Amino acid sequence: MELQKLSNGNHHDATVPVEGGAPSEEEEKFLQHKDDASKRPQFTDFEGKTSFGMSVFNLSNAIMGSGILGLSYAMSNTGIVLFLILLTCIACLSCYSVHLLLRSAGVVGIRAYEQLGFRAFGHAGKILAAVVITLHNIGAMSSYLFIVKYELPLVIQAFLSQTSSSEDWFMNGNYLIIIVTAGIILPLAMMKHLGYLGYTSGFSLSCMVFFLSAVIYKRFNIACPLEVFGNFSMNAEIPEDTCTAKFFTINQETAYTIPILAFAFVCHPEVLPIYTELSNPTKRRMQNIGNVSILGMFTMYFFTAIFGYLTFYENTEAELLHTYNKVDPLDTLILCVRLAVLVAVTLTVPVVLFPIRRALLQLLFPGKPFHWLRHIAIAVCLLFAVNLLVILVPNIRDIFGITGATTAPTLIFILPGLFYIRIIPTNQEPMNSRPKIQAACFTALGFIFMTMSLTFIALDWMSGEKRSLGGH
Ligand SMILES: NC(=O)C[C@H](N)C(=O)O
Repeated sequence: MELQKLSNGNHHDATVPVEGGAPSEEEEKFLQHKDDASKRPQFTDFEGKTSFGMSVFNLSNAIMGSGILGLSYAMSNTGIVLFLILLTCIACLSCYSVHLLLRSAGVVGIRAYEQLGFRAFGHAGKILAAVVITLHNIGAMSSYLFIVKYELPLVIQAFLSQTSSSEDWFMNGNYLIIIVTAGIILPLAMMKHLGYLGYTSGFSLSCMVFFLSAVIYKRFNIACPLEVFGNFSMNAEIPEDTCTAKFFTINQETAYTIPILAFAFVCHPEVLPIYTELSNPTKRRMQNIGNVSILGMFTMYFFTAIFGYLTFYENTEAELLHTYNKVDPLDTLILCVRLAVLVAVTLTVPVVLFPIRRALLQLLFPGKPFHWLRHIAIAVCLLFAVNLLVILVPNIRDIFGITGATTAPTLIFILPGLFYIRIIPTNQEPMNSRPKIQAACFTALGFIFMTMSLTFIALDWMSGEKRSLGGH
């Protein structure tokens, strides 16, 4: 009944049902402004002050994460042209998905992924959205802390000019992630608004630009075939095409390309929180923020992938940093690059934490006003749980493989498409209208990607060759 009214109702209708019966304060304010809303979508759920530029930094930082490290590997399994086609497709689909979310949020009047879930499918929809966001973002946060756990001791070791690890506490990844969490991540996660993280996001992005510059520089500096550091080097039986770039190739690992790319472009849980804090918020402005960020990251992803691939060709590993490590673990530039990547992913953790906290607040304390204790306690619990996960589970990468193959397509394709179909009133856009049919195809594409990825992972596992999913 409630859903019926929602999907058929007009969004200017003051009887639009709200969660829990009575309208919450923020929804009441929105309804009072329904006359303005007839002119253009007007949000009063929160009055944001974050500028366009800061929002671009935050969204770009949310997009850019460990996913970037798996792209050269993806390119080595598809060839340059197929990779570029797939990268372009996923980037465009990602922009379209942002459009679907923004349109739906404009109708609902509250810029929260979970609220869209509620409007579309009632409580089940809200819980589904919150659970998927929580699982995905915990996966992303863990993958970032995994990088810290395994890379930071190696960086410290190299700065101390040691070639083997020692028993010292500062070489122990577990202690190091606790220190980094308590000293850097937690204070940032305690910020009241995501907008305040714009500066650290800008810094994180500049670290990634440095990473890209080094990848480009190294392309002209490392000879192929690789002179592997340490006890053995490539012998004379190097296959002829080891150092030739492929434009188009398909092999068993090509199947991992879509999950790797989909994961690399996920930023959708962060889109609505960033929209909420945007000053002068209009759909167009926020869509532009999405487009600029996705285009910027598309460019960075492409250049990182191609220069990484053109350095190592067939030898590119699932994690680009490891491949550099094989050449010369003590190279100062590569050391600085690894440090820069560490800083970048560390500064991304708080940005990715915000949507989980929002999802949990919506689930556990709906309609409650902001409270510092809740705000901080949730951040502490989340970081504690993620630290525990990263410390206790030795091989978490396969778990990420599954979550990456399921939650990433769900967040980008399936949920935005379904929400759009259910939320946009049928008297504005009938079910057989072009936008709704497009949204339905988009959802179907998400299911196809998910099934494909899971099938290939299952086949891979059954054949006994466990492989990790690139950036996860
Ligand atoms: N924000 C995320 O969920 C993942 C991010 N796109 C990454 O590449 O790491």
